[in-house]
Amino acid sequence: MNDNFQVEERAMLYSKSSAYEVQYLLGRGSFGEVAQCRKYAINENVALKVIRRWHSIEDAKNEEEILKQLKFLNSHLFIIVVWNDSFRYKERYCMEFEKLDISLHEFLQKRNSSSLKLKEIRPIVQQLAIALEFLDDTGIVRGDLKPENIMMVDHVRQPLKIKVINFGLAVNNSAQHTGAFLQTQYYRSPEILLGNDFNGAIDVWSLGCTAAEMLTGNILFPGSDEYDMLRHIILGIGWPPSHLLNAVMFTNEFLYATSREEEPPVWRFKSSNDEEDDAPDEASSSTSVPACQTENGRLSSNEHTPFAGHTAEKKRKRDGKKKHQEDSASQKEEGSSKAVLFLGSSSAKKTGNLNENLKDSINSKHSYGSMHTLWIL
Ligand SMILES: Nc1ncnc2c1ncn2[C@@H]1O[C@H](COP(=O)(O)OP(=O)(O)OP(=O)(O)O)[C@@H](O)[C@H]1O
Repeated sequence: MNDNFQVEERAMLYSKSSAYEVQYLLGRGSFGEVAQCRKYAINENVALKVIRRWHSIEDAKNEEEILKQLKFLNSHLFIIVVWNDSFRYKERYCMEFEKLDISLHEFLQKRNSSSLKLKEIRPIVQQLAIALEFLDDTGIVRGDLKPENIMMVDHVRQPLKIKVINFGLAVNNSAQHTGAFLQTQYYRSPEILLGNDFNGAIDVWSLGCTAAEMLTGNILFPGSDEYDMLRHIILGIGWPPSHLLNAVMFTNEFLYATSREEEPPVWRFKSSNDEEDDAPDEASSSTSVPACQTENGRLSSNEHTPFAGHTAEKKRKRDGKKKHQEDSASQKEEGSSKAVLFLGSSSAKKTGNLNENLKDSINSKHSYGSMHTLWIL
Protein backbone atom coordinates (compact mmCIF):
# COMPACT_ATOMS: atom_id res chain seq x y z
CA MET A 1 0.00 0.00 0.00
CA ASN A 2 1.26 3.48 -0.86
CA ASP A 3 1.80 5.22 2.49
CA ASN A 4 3.14 8.45 1.02
CA PHE A 5 0.25 10.59 2.22
CA GLN A 6 0.90 14.27 2.93
CA VAL A 7 -1.50 16.54 4.79
CA GLU A 8 -1.82 19.30 2.21
CA GLU A 9 -4.53 21.42 0.68
CA ARG A 10 -7.06 19.44 -1.40
CA ALA A 11 -5.61 16.05 -0.43
CA MET A 12 -8.32 13.40 -0.02
CA LEU A 13 -8.68 10.83 2.74
CA TYR A 14 -11.25 8.07 2.95
CA SER A 15 -12.87 6.30 5.89
CA LYS A 16 -15.52 3.58 5.59
CA SER A 17 -18.24 6.16 6.01
CA SER A 18 -16.99 9.27 4.27
CA ALA A 19 -14.47 11.06 2.10
CA TYR A 20 -12.57 14.00 3.60
CA GLU A 21 -10.97 16.85 1.70
CA VAL A 22 -8.14 18.73 3.44
CA GLN A 23 -8.80 22.47 3.42
CA TYR A 24 -5.94 23.79 5.51
CA LEU A 25 -3.67 22.98 8.41
CA LEU A 26 -5.02 24.00 11.81
CA GLY A 27 -2.00 23.07 13.86
CA ARG A 28 0.81 20.64 14.56
CA GLY A 29 1.33 18.65 17.73
CA SER A 30 3.83 16.08 18.86
CA PHE A 31 1.69 13.27 17.42
CA GLY A 32 0.75 14.73 14.10
CA GLU A 33 -0.99 17.39 12.10
CA VAL A 34 -4.53 18.64 12.61
CA ALA A 35 -6.30 19.85 9.46
CA GLN A 36 -9.65 21.37 8.76
CA CYS A 37 -11.38 18.97 6.37
CA ARG A 38 -14.66 18.91 4.55
CA LYS A 39 -16.50 15.75 5.50
CA TYR A 40 -18.53 14.91 2.44
CA ALA A 41 -20.97 12.49 4.14
CA ILE A 42 -22.43 15.33 6.19
CA ASN A 43 -21.12 18.27 4.19
CA GLU A 44 -19.57 19.89 7.25
CA ASN A 45 -16.12 20.98 8.32
CA VAL A 46 -14.34 18.84 10.92
CA ALA A 47 -10.89 18.79 12.50
CA LEU A 48 -8.92 15.71 11.46
CA LYS A 49 -5.89 14.76 13.55
CA VAL A 50 -3.60 12.77 11.28
CA ILE A 51 -1.01 10.88 13.32
CA ARG A 52 2.47 10.84 11.80
CA ARG A 53 3.20 7.34 10.60
CA TRP A 54 6.52 7.13 12.44
CA HIS A 55 4.75 7.75 15.68
CA SER A 56 3.32 4.95 17.66
CA ILE A 57 -0.23 4.20 16.66
CA GLU A 58 -0.47 2.82 20.20
CA ASP A 59 -0.40 6.36 21.63
CA ALA A 60 -3.24 7.40 19.33
CA LYS A 61 -5.22 4.32 20.32
CA ASN A 62 -4.71 5.14 24.00
CA GLU A 63 -5.99 8.67 23.38
CA GLU A 64 -8.94 7.22 21.51
CA GLU A 65 -9.69 4.88 24.40
CA ILE A 66 -9.83 7.86 26.78
CA LEU A 67 -12.04 9.78 24.34
CA LYS A 68 -14.40 6.80 24.02
CA GLN A 69 -14.76 6.59 27.78
CA LEU A 70 -15.33 10.34 28.04
CA LYS A 71 -17.93 10.24 25.28
CA PHE A 72 -19.73 7.40 27.03
CA LEU A 73 -19.94 9.70 30.08
CA ASN A 74 -21.47 12.51 27.97
CA SER A 75 -18.32 14.60 27.92
CA HIS A 76 -19.82 16.96 25.32
CA LEU A 77 -21.92 18.43 28.13
CA PHE A 78 -18.78 19.34 30.09
CA ILE A 79 -16.67 21.60 27.88
CA ILE A 80 -14.72 18.68 26.41
CA VAL A 81 -13.97 18.50 22.69
CA VAL A 82 -16.29 16.17 20.79
CA TRP A 83 -14.58 13.18 19.18
CA ASN A 84 -16.59 11.61 16.37
CA ASP A 85 -14.66 8.84 14.68
CA SER A 86 -11.27 7.27 14.04
CA PHE A 87 -9.97 5.40 11.02
CA ARG A 88 -6.79 4.26 9.34
CA TYR A 89 -5.82 5.70 5.97
CA LYS A 90 -2.58 4.79 4.18
CA GLU A 91 -0.64 3.88 7.32
CA ARG A 92 -1.83 7.06 9.00
CA TYR A 93 -4.20 6.97 11.91
CA CYS A 94 -6.89 9.66 11.76
CA MET A 95 -9.11 10.98 14.51
CA GLU A 96 -12.07 13.16 13.68
CA PHE A 97 -13.08 15.93 16.09
CA GLU A 98 -15.52 18.79 16.02
CA LYS A 99 -13.85 21.82 14.46
CA LEU A 100 -12.95 24.46 17.03
CA ASP A 101 -11.53 27.93 16.61
CA ILE A 102 -8.10 29.06 17.86
CA SER A 103 -6.36 28.04 21.08
CA LEU A 104 -6.20 30.28 24.13
CA HIS A 105 -2.45 30.49 23.52
CA GLU A 106 -3.00 31.86 19.99
CA PHE A 107 -5.74 34.12 21.27
CA LEU A 108 -3.41 35.64 23.88
CA GLN A 109 -0.73 36.12 21.24
CA LYS A 110 -3.14 37.90 18.91
CA ARG A 111 -3.97 40.46 21.56
CA ASN A 112 -1.75 43.50 21.76
CA SER A 113 -1.46 43.26 25.51
CA SER A 114 -1.36 39.42 25.50
CA SER A 115 -3.46 39.48 28.65
CA LEU A 116 -7.20 39.31 29.19
CA LYS A 117 -9.59 41.40 31.21
CA LEU A 118 -11.05 39.93 34.38
CA LYS A 119 -14.49 39.89 32.83
CA GLU A 120 -13.11 37.71 30.02
CA ILE A 121 -11.13 35.46 32.35
CA ARG A 122 -13.97 34.66 34.73
CA PRO A 123 -16.20 32.74 32.29
CA ILE A 124 -13.17 30.84 30.97
CA VAL A 125 -12.16 29.75 34.46
CA GLN A 126 -15.76 28.89 35.24
CA GLN A 127 -15.92 26.62 32.17
CA LEU A 128 -12.55 25.05 32.94
CA ALA A 129 -13.70 24.29 36.48
CA ILE A 130 -16.71 22.45 35.05
CA ALA A 131 -14.43 20.44 32.75
CA LEU A 132 -12.06 19.59 35.61
CA GLU A 133 -14.90 18.59 37.89
CA PHE A 134 -16.11 16.22 35.19
CA LEU A 135 -12.64 14.77 34.53
CA ASP A 136 -12.06 14.30 38.25
CA ASP A 137 -15.35 12.42 38.53
CA THR A 138 -14.10 9.90 35.97
CA GLY A 139 -11.43 8.94 38.50
CA ILE A 140 -8.74 8.20 35.93
CA VAL A 141 -8.55 11.01 33.40
CA ARG A 142 -6.67 14.25 33.96
CA GLY A 143 -6.58 17.25 31.70
CA ASP A 144 -3.24 18.45 30.41
CA LEU A 145 -4.38 21.97 31.11
CA LYS A 146 -2.39 24.76 29.44
CA PRO A 147 -3.32 27.59 27.04
CA GLU A 148 -2.38 25.43 24.02
CA ASN A 149 -4.96 22.80 25.03
CA ILE A 150 -7.80 25.22 25.67
CA MET A 151 -9.60 25.97 22.42
CA MET A 152 -12.01 28.79 21.74
CA VAL A 153 -15.29 27.74 20.20
CA ASP A 154 -15.56 31.17 18.62
CA HIS A 155 -12.99 33.76 19.61
CA VAL A 156 -15.02 36.81 18.51
CA ARG A 157 -18.11 36.07 20.56
CA GLN A 158 -18.37 37.22 24.18
CA PRO A 159 -18.48 35.66 26.70
CA LEU A 160 -15.69 33.46 25.37
CA LYS A 161 -16.70 29.82 25.07
CA ILE A 162 -13.97 27.23 25.31
CA LYS A 163 -13.36 23.47 25.09
CA VAL A 164 -10.55 21.36 26.45
CA ILE A 165 -8.55 19.10 24.10
CA ASN A 166 -5.86 16.55 25.15
CA PHE A 167 -6.03 14.40 28.24
CA GLY A 168 -3.89 11.97 30.17
CA LEU A 169 -4.62 8.71 31.89
CA ALA A 170 -3.72 8.90 35.58
CA VAL A 171 -2.60 5.36 36.34
CA ASN A 172 -3.11 4.66 40.06
CA ASN A 173 -2.90 8.39 40.76
CA SER A 174 0.76 7.79 41.42
CA ALA A 175 3.52 9.93 39.97
CA GLN A 176 5.66 6.81 39.85
CA HIS A 177 3.40 5.44 37.13
CA THR A 178 2.35 8.48 35.23
CA GLY A 179 4.60 11.31 36.37
CA ALA A 180 5.71 14.01 34.01
CA PHE A 181 3.73 12.59 31.09
CA LEU A 182 0.60 13.93 32.65
CA GLN A 183 1.33 17.64 32.76
CA THR A 184 3.30 20.01 30.57
CA GLN A 185 6.31 21.45 32.39
CA TYR A 186 5.23 25.05 33.09
CA TYR A 187 1.89 23.81 34.39
CA ARG A 188 3.26 20.83 36.32
CA SER A 189 2.20 20.67 39.93
CA PRO A 190 4.54 20.20 42.91
CA GLU A 191 3.07 16.75 43.55
CA ILE A 192 4.18 15.61 40.11
CA LEU A 193 7.53 17.42 40.31
CA LEU A 194 8.27 15.86 43.69
CA GLY A 195 6.85 12.44 42.85
CA ASN A 196 4.02 12.51 45.33
CA ASP A 197 0.72 10.71 44.95
CA PHE A 198 -1.84 13.04 43.48
CA ASN A 199 -5.49 13.74 42.84
CA GLY A 200 -7.61 16.28 40.98
CA ALA A 201 -5.70 19.02 42.80
CA ILE A 202 -2.96 18.82 40.17
CA ASP A 203 -5.43 20.04 37.55
CA VAL A 204 -6.44 22.89 39.83
CA TRP A 205 -2.77 23.83 39.99
CA SER A 206 -2.61 24.02 36.18
CA LEU A 207 -5.86 25.98 36.19
CA GLY A 208 -4.34 28.51 38.60
CA CYS A 209 -1.21 28.82 36.43
CA THR A 210 -3.38 29.31 33.34
CA ALA A 211 -5.59 31.90 35.07
CA ALA A 212 -2.52 33.87 36.16
CA GLU A 213 -1.14 33.70 32.63
CA MET A 214 -4.40 35.05 31.19
CA LEU A 215 -4.27 37.92 33.65
CA THR A 216 -0.61 38.89 33.30
CA GLY A 217 0.29 37.61 29.83
CA ASN A 218 3.31 35.88 31.43
CA ILE A 219 3.93 32.24 32.22
CA LEU A 220 3.64 32.03 35.99
CA PHE A 221 6.44 29.52 36.60
CA PRO A 222 8.72 29.44 33.54
CA GLY A 223 11.21 26.86 34.83
CA SER A 224 13.71 25.51 32.31
CA ASP A 225 13.59 22.02 33.84
CA GLU A 226 11.97 20.29 36.79
CA TYR A 227 14.62 21.59 39.21
CA ASP A 228 14.15 25.15 37.95
CA MET A 229 10.37 24.72 38.07
CA LEU A 230 10.58 23.91 41.74
CA ARG A 231 12.83 26.90 42.31
CA HIS A 232 10.34 29.23 40.57
CA ILE A 233 7.46 27.81 42.58
CA ILE A 234 9.25 28.16 45.91
CA LEU A 235 10.39 31.67 45.01
CA GLY A 236 6.88 32.64 44.03
CA ILE A 237 4.79 31.07 46.75
CA GLY A 238 7.04 29.55 49.40
CA TRP A 239 8.15 26.11 50.49
CA PRO A 240 5.93 23.04 50.34
CA PRO A 241 5.04 21.75 53.79
CA SER A 242 7.92 19.80 55.35
CA HIS A 243 5.81 16.67 55.83
CA LEU A 244 5.45 16.56 52.04
CA LEU A 245 9.16 17.09 51.44
CA ASN A 246 10.02 14.39 53.96
CA ALA A 247 7.75 11.86 52.30
CA VAL A 248 7.95 12.27 48.57
CA MET A 249 9.93 10.32 46.05
CA PHE A 250 12.08 12.86 44.24
CA THR A 251 12.82 15.28 47.07
CA ASN A 252 16.44 14.14 47.22
CA GLU A 253 16.94 14.90 43.55
CA PHE A 254 16.38 18.62 44.10
CA LEU A 255 16.89 19.24 47.79
CA TYR A 256 18.95 18.06 50.69
CA ALA A 257 18.33 18.03 54.41
CA THR A 258 20.81 20.22 56.29
CA SER A 259 21.04 17.89 59.20
CA ARG A 260 19.85 14.33 59.37
CA GLU A 261 19.60 14.56 63.15
CA GLU A 262 17.28 17.52 63.11
CA GLU A 263 13.63 16.76 63.63
CA PRO A 264 12.09 17.58 61.21
CA PRO A 265 14.90 18.05 58.66
CA VAL A 266 15.37 21.49 57.15
CA TRP A 267 15.42 21.29 53.39
CA ARG A 268 17.59 23.35 51.07
CA PHE A 269 18.12 23.44 47.35
CA LYS A 270 20.91 21.36 45.91
CA SER A 271 23.30 23.26 43.72
CA SER A 272 24.54 21.73 40.50
CA ASN A 273 28.14 22.78 41.31
CA ASP A 274 28.55 22.41 45.01
CA GLU A 275 28.86 19.71 47.56
CA GLU A 276 25.75 19.30 49.62
CA ASP A 277 27.12 21.11 52.64
CA ASP A 278 28.06 24.03 50.41
CA ALA A 279 24.69 24.61 48.87
CA PRO A 280 22.89 27.86 49.64
CA ASP A 281 19.25 28.50 50.04
CA GLU A 282 18.52 29.35 46.45
CA ALA A 283 14.87 29.91 47.04
CA SER A 284 15.52 32.94 49.17
CA SER A 285 18.32 34.26 47.00
CA SER A 286 18.03 37.94 46.26
CA THR A 287 19.60 37.41 42.83
CA SER A 288 16.70 35.32 41.62
CA VAL A 289 13.53 36.81 40.25
CA PRO A 290 10.24 35.03 40.75
CA ALA A 291 8.40 34.37 37.52
CA CYS A 292 5.44 36.34 38.70
CA GLN A 293 7.59 39.46 38.91
CA THR A 294 8.94 39.37 35.39
CA GLU A 295 8.49 42.17 32.89
CA ASN A 296 5.86 42.18 30.15
CA GLY A 297 5.81 39.48 27.51
CA ARG A 298 5.71 35.72 27.73
CA LEU A 299 8.91 34.12 28.86
CA SER A 300 10.25 31.21 26.94
CA SER A 301 12.06 28.34 28.58
CA ASN A 302 15.47 29.78 27.77
CA GLU A 303 14.65 33.17 29.24
CA HIS A 304 14.32 31.89 32.77
CA THR A 305 16.39 33.38 35.54
CA PRO A 306 19.19 30.89 36.08
CA PHE A 307 20.54 29.90 39.42
CA ALA A 308 23.29 32.16 40.60
CA GLY A 309 26.70 30.66 39.90
CA HIS A 310 29.19 29.06 42.20
CA THR A 311 30.83 32.36 43.30
CA ALA A 312 27.61 33.96 44.31
CA GLU A 313 26.75 30.83 46.20
CA LYS A 314 30.05 30.98 48.11
CA LYS A 315 29.34 34.60 48.97
CA ARG A 316 25.93 33.72 50.26
CA LYS A 317 27.45 30.90 52.26
CA ARG A 318 28.94 33.57 54.54
CA ASP A 319 25.42 34.50 55.51
CA GLY A 320 24.49 30.86 55.69
CA LYS A 321 23.61 30.74 59.33
CA LYS A 322 21.16 33.62 59.08
CA LYS A 323 19.53 32.15 56.00
CA HIS A 324 19.28 28.78 57.66
CA GLN A 325 17.21 30.34 60.43
CA GLU A 326 15.01 32.13 57.91
CA ASP A 327 14.59 28.85 56.07
CA SER A 328 13.38 27.06 59.12
CA ALA A 329 10.88 29.80 59.81
CA SER A 330 9.51 29.85 56.28
CA GLN A 331 9.19 26.06 56.17
CA LYS A 332 6.95 26.23 59.18
CA GLU A 333 4.43 28.17 57.11
CA GLU A 334 2.83 25.05 55.81
CA GLY A 335 0.56 25.00 52.80
CA SER A 336 2.17 28.12 51.47
CA SER A 337 1.09 27.70 47.88
CA LYS A 338 -1.19 30.43 46.71
CA ALA A 339 -2.87 31.23 43.48
CA VAL A 340 -5.76 33.28 42.42
CA LEU A 341 -8.79 31.80 40.79
CA PHE A 342 -11.32 34.21 39.51
CA LEU A 343 -14.59 32.40 39.64
CA GLY A 344 -17.95 34.00 40.06
CA SER A 345 -18.56 36.23 37.10
CA SER A 346 -21.99 37.42 36.18
CA SER A 347 -22.38 34.18 34.21
CA ALA A 348 -21.26 32.19 37.25
CA LYS A 349 -23.79 34.01 39.40
CA LYS A 350 -26.52 32.87 37.05
CA THR A 351 -25.52 29.27 37.73
CA GLY A 352 -26.04 29.77 41.47
CA ASN A 353 -25.58 26.45 43.23
CA LEU A 354 -23.34 25.09 40.54
CA ASN A 355 -20.84 27.79 41.28
CA GLU A 356 -20.99 27.01 44.99
CA ASN A 357 -20.54 23.31 44.26
CA LEU A 358 -17.51 24.00 42.12
CA LYS A 359 -16.00 26.14 44.82
CA ASP A 360 -16.58 23.42 47.39
CA SER A 361 -15.23 20.82 45.07
CA ILE A 362 -12.05 22.72 44.29
CA ASN A 363 -11.52 23.78 47.88
CA SER A 364 -11.96 20.20 49.04
CA LYS A 365 -8.97 19.00 47.05
CA HIS A 366 -6.53 19.45 49.86
CA SER A 367 -2.93 18.91 49.05
CA TYR A 368 0.00 21.19 48.54
CA GLY A 369 -0.71 21.45 44.83
CA SER A 370 -4.33 22.34 45.26
CA MET A 371 -3.32 25.97 45.92
CA HIS A 372 -5.15 28.22 48.23
CA THR A 373 -7.93 29.72 46.26
CA LEU A 374 -9.10 33.26 46.50
CA TRP A 375 -12.58 33.77 45.20
CA ILE A 376 -13.32 37.14 43.77
CA LEU A 377 -17.05 37.46 43.51
N1 LIG B 1 -10.70 20.23 17.33
C1 LIG B 1 -9.82 21.14 16.88
N2 LIG B 1 -10.26 22.21 16.19
C2 LIG B 1 -9.38 23.14 15.73
N3 LIG B 1 -8.03 23.08 15.90
C3 LIG B 1 -7.55 22.02 16.58
C4 LIG B 1 -8.41 21.00 17.11
N4 LIG B 1 -7.65 20.10 17.75
C5 LIG B 1 -6.38 20.53 17.63
N5 LIG B 1 -6.31 21.68 16.94
C6 LIG B 1 -5.09 22.45 16.60
O1 LIG B 1 -4.03 21.54 16.34
C7 LIG B 1 -2.95 21.73 17.28
C8 LIG B 1 -2.34 20.38 17.64
O2 LIG B 1 -3.34 19.55 18.19
P1 LIG B 1 -3.10 18.60 19.43
O3 LIG B 1 -2.48 19.39 20.54
O4 LIG B 1 -4.33 17.85 19.73
O5 LIG B 1 -2.02 17.61 18.83
P2 LIG B 1 -1.11 16.60 19.62
O6 LIG B 1 -0.30 15.89 18.58
O7 LIG B 1 -1.95 15.79 20.56
O8 LIG B 1 -0.21 17.63 20.41
P3 LIG B 1 0.50 17.59 21.78
O9 LIG B 1 0.41 16.22 22.32
O10 LIG B 1 1.88 18.04 21.41
O11 LIG B 1 -0.24 18.64 22.57
C9 LIG B 1 -3.59 22.44 18.45
O12 LIG B 1 -2.65 23.22 19.14
C10 LIG B 1 -4.66 23.29 17.77
O13 LIG B 1 -4.09 24.49 17.27
